[in-house]
Amino acid sequence: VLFSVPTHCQKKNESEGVIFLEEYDTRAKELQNRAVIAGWNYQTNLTEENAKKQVELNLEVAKFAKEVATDAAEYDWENFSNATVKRLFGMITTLGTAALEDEEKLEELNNLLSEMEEIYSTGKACEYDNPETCLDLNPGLEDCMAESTDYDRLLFCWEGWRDAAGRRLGDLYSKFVDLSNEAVVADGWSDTGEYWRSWYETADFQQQLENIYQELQPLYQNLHAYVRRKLINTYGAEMVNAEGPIPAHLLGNMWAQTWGNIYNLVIPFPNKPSIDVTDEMVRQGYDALRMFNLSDQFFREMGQIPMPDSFWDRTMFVRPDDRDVVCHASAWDFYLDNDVRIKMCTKVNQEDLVTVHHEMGHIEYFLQYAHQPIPFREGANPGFHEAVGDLLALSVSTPAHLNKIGLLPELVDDPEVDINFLMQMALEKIAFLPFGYLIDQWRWRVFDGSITPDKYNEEWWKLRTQYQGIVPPVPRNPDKDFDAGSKYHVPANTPYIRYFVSFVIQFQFHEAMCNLSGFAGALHKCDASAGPMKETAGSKLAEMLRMGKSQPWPEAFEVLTGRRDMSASAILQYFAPLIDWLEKQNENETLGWNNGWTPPYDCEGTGGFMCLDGSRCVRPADRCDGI
Ligand SMILES: CC(=O)N[C@@H](CC(=O)O)C(=O)NC[C@H](CC1(C(=O)N[C@@H](Cc2ccc(O)cc2)C(=O)O)CCCC1)C(=O)O
Ligand SMILES: [Zn+2]
Repeated sequence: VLFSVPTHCQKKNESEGVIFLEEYDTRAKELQNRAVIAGWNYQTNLTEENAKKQVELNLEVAKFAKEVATDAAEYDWENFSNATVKRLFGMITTLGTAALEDEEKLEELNNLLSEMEEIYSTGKACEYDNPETCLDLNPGLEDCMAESTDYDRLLFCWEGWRDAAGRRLGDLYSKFVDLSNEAVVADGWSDTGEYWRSWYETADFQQQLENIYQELQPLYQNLHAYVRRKLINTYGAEMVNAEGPIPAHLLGNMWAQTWGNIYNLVIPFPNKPSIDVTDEMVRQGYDALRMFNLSDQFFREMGQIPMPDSFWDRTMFVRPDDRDVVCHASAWDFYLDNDVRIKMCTKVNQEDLVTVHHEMGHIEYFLQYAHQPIPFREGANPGFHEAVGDLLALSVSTPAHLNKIGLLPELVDDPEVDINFLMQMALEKIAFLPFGYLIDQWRWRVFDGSITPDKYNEEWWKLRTQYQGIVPPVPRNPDKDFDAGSKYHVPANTPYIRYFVSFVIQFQFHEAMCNLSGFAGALHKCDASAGPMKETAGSKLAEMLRMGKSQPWPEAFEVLTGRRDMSASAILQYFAPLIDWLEKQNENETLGWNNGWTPPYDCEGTGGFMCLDGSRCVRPADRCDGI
């Protein structure tokens, strides 16, 4: 029998490749649409049935991705001449976690994700003296952290949430880590963290981040020292140490990630007219819809695309009272028919007004790049996607703009009001920087194996103290506590460094928009919509957003800013007046927190009880194991 000489597998050529991509795009759009619908249905109605359907669709997407990657390998795409066609082939042959061959393991991976999402979204903390009365994270526990100034009440909410969510997620999370790593290794990555960092297409990405963080650290230390002094005035010197880390539950937020809610405790010039608009919003009878309309109005004014009619019909504006939902705000791209939606349990306050702009920023990006092929319908890098809404909110948040839209009755041009305003902005933007930086420092090391499950919590708190200068108000139980799991993005597996990148580049975008709009004045006073050439600024922004991920992010960055690199210069310029003021305020303060101080701790006072051998205070939820 003659040998059947294998026909030399002639790789397919570029013009065939273009046809392949067109067919891919049509199929991918339709499948993505069905998968996003399943995700939306689950998150807006957390039932077992919807969880199953979402997992099914995710598996179908992974299967399709594998098929496409196999077919794409028949094309000689690395040698194609057209850069866009090559870029598209490179993207569709990158599988990430979809590379996991074993169907059962891929199903387990997806089941773990929906189970962690459900545990996080339904966690409750119940009163020590009345276990029937329980608080959800949103609104109950978040409001507690935002409004209470009672040390022990804050401690109940802080620890209750970690008992309810974090503690129940530790084992699931470590299983998830192993499966996620096994999957991406099949795609040629060393671990999940390396795959996530590849989206930035920046060789020295981690070094660039560290350099920027070092530039910003002095400003954070000054803010920390100033706030610590004010918290000593509120809680006393034995509860807050003048040279130590701050107890983590006193910063007005469940994760101490932004400190805007303690503005009233730290306000530099209390006798000046208020710049906080929450009361005025409530007084004027604002509701969620009006907040969304305000944001849509501003995007139009800045020359962006109005929200489509379907957005108003399909968005979830407030928490429904008849079913369990994921309250954590999010923006959704359905990839077909301009179907874009926000899901948010909106509260009427200034913080949520900023969040509405943040979410609508995602929607704008979805709309601007909707004409791109599917793989390009992403942010130029994930930080861009997070920056769009915050960028416009920087203009909206100025006292001048809030006055213009009737939310700030009194507008005075007074350097002390300026400092009050910059303090309010620093409590959001500067306080956030170490938090935004540390989450994925921890997670990248969990993924690369240098933090093992038995060290999850110990390493978490080492980073929280090292970067944020905070310390847990009660001793952590190394075997049971998993405090990283109490932060949405960890069980939801949403990468986080994108927010640190966003908080840096949004100020570079703001500086560019202000210059392009012809606004004359200091950066922190700039409302780009007040600039005589606001259309120029708006169209440059739109031009950048329309590019999506069609080119490496420096190309898009350059369109708006004229630069090709991230830089702390803009955020430092924005806060310059506050930096000088803080340095004067802190003349007699110790900057930093490395004296090893830990908060005193009255076990019984916090509803716990000591074990018989006096070993440690335990919650009613725990038992004195075997003692
Ligand atoms: C389908 C889907 O998931 N879509 C993605 C978007 C996409 O990928 O297309 C999405 O909507 N993700 C949700 C997430 C929600 C928020 C968040 O989690 N913020 C961070 C960090 C932060 C903190 C302060 C701040 O001012 C800005 C950001 C936190 O709160 O820790 C909640 C409040 C604001 C944004 C988001 O919008 O980024
Ligand atoms: Zn976002």
